[in-house]
Amino acid sequence: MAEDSKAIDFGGIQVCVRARPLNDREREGGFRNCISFDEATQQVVLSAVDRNTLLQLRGQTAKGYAFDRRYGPEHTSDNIYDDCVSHLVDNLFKGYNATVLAYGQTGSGKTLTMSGGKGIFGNSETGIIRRAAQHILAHVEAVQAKLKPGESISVRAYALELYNEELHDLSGKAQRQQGPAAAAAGPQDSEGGVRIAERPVGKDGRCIPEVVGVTMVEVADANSLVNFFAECFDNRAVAATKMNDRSSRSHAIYTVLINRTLVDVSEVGDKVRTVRVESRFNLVDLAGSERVKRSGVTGAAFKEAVHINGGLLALGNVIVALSGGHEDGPEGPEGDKAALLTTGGSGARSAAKKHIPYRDSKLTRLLQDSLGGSALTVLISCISSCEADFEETNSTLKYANRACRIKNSPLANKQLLLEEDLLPLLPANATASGNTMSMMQMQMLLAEHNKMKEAREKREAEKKEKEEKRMAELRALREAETKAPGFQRLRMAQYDELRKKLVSSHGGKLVKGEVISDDTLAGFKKRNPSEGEGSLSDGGPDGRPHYLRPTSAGAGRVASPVNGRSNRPASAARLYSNQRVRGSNAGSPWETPSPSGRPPLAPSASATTGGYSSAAYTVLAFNQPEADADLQQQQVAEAAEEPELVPVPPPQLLARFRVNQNDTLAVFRAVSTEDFADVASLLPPNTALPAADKMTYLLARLEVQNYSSEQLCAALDAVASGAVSIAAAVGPAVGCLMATFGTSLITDCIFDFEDPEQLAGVGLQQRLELWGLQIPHTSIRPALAAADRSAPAQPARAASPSPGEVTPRHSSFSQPSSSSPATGGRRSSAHSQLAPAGSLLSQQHSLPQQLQEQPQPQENVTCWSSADRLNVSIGLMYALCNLAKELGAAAGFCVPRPQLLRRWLQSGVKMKQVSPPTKLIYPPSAHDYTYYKSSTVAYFLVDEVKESLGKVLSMLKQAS
Ligand SMILES: Nc1ncnc2c1ncn2[C@@H]1O[C@H](COP(=O)(O)OP(=O)(O)OP(=O)(O)O)[C@@H](O)[C@H]1O
Repeated sequence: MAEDSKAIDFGGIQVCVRARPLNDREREGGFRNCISFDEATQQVVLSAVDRNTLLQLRGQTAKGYAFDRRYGPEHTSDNIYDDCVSHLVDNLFKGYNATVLAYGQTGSGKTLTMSGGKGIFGNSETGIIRRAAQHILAHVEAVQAKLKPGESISVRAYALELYNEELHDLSGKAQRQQGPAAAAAGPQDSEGGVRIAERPVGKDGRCIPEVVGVTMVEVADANSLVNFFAECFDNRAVAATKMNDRSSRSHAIYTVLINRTLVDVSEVGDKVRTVRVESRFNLVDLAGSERVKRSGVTGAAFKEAVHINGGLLALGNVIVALSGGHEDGPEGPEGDKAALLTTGGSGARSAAKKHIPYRDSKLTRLLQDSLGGSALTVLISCISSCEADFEETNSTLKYANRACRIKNSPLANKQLLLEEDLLPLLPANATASGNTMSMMQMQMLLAEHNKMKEAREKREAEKKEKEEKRMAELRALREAETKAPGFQRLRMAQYDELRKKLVSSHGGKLVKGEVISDDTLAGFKKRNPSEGEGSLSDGGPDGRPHYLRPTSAGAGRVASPVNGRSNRPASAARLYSNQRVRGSNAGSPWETPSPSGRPPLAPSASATTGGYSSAAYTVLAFNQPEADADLQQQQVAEAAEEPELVPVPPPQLLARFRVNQNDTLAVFRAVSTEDFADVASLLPPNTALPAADKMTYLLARLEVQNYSSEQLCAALDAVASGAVSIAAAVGPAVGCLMATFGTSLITDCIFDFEDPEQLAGVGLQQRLELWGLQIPHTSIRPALAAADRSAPAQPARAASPSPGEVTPRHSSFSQPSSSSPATGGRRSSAHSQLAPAGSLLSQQHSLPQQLQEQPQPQENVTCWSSADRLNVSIGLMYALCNLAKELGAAAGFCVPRPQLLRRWLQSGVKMKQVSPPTKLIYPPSAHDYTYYKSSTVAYFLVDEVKESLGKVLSMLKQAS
């Protein structure tokens, strides 16, 4: 009981239970105790003592509710303060808002706990409010003793009550004029100017309800604060009822406001910062719920009870809504869910799913920031141990239990007031006498600054060293691969010649799936001994023959090998693609790409080549229909001695998955800031855009048309030339993910939030942002009966086209538009340059016949199962994390659809929510604005996600 070993979870509301002993009246009435604590399970146990209570527990003899902290008759408010409240005071001074909320049925001990007094056994207790006031002021004194020039701290307080759904100032002066008596006299006198207003907080203008028109007093010491609250306490509406001789008839809120100005030397940039830190501490003593039959109230007191119960009912509904009760309903039957915090039993309404009904009462509006908001909240649930209160106690425990599941997102209220350069400030201020800093103080600042600077420089040097080491390893790996047997370098001319020969040896066309014999390749090698360094017959690193096709063109423009036109700026997004041919694989749905480990990092555009000046794309196709053939990483060599060959990054196979027999994962990279043009249009002017080569699209395509390599090359030529979309060229995709690496967009543009603690030390360059992840509900099933007939039986959802047949080209991905779900509405520049597929296809004379076909009507639209969609999303995430790792990203952010986030979490993917408020800089006219505006921003550590996804994937593998 009252153990203190448990770490405080700042994310969740902390709930403790305090059980009061039986009072004299109850003991004399022969009532029994129905509450006990089970230390082993940390439960508060409610035991049935007779038939009636047995019925209330639906036949169970006892029911346990687990709580971190439980307090019995032997404990006092001091214990609760030390265990649960004192840490809140410490955090107030860091800018966090905090709330202590006591609730429970009438006569259960809320007022004793909060305000102190004499307990049933005659012992006096100091209430939490007095302890908090003393603690806060002691802290203030300590701060005052260390104030630097320019710093200040002030404490103000007010108290109010919510009586009959009207707000009243509890301070002496106001109360004399506006007390409950005045309120009872009629609505025209009510409230006395005290009302709730919305106050914008944080940088994003988020509003929280706040009380205005209340008398605030400035307090200088603990005594004046304690006295002020004591006076307010006396002004509170109380009355004797059958349940409590001094029953509070209103909800009371005692508030302390702390306002601090801090001068600090910032770690980065030789700056002196002046910061305002504000916090609010609410100490709430609610009126108790009561059954009017038992409390025996009539007249005005009856009206009070109705209002008290009404407010508590609204509070109960907020707790249920926040704790997700309507979705998973762990509390059993609906009747249980509707059990009231109030005990009237007349049906707590179900709150609508995503809607939190804060506005249903003034009480819930006042507590909005404390329940599901940004405050640190402690809920003290007061219960009676008496069997006569069994039903109320059960109800209170149920709600307390639910409240444990409420997650707040504590956020410090800090505002930068001034930022000055430290160094110019020093000499100027040093010479000036008077109000400015003393020489000694400035030296202290400077020393502090230098210390932090040193630490920063050390960190940066370590990071640099690590990065250099990593790059050296990658270079070595790359070199080793270049020297490996089978590595080939082909000039464009060589490639064309090889292709011609291969085609002619196959009667004019390459037959899909046909193995090109080693002899053919060897023959070519023999006739062209000077061509290439490696032996063509050696095959690739996988030991199999393969095509390797670097394309080249003049610097600055990319020529289409199909039509020779230079019709796309070199800066446009490049395409790398891996395709796996039909008839392969029996592996898991998702696999890591290469048995030899991760592929080497593609050379950075700027670091290695100064830009991919002429390489439009690389197509790598394995022309061997071998079962379970692993798709291999292929490296295109950088041929220094062959100037016309421009090195291209290797196509990166990021992950492999299988729903039907074909699979492909294509990766696009944007390579210059130009590629962010349409993203830039969404951002405020002068926003710094991410460095080149940082934006990546991953497209999962599960129904790639079964082209021959030649056809695929031609198709991708068409894509590179801007004639058709990738989807039109290679078939409908079923998944798409867009990510930006090492981006400043995360903090500067898209979201704005306090960095979560877990990300301390993860710099912007190590972050990735997941912009859009989309797995559509439906997929286009090839409308080819013949294919279905000839193909082996496939799951209905994933039939694949047969050779030479046409796959319909309309899909959610095949017609890129500003509302493309694939990119969350932000089109890539590659896409934005694409003309509608149908209109341009006919102009591509050299396109394979398949691409020249008119799109087929969407006859067979197949729904993906949600399990498939989840698998694809998990696979894409896994692929992304592999790539992210290669690019040095350590953490990522995303705005996943809530359902998807939930399912990821259920799958064991470790993601956390970013503390609100998040500011989304995204114009209201933009696609899905409302969705993004109200969405959860999640963050994750790449390693963690990789690890957890790895486990999920291996489970999928086993399952398959
Ligand atoms: N833990 C406890 N130990 C001893 N006495 C207690 C305890 N809790 C409450 N009491 C006594 O029970 C009585 C009712 O307590 P209190 O007024 O604090 O209840 P309450 O929940 O605030 O009721 P209401 O909602 O009606 O205002 C008081 O006489 C109080 O001293």
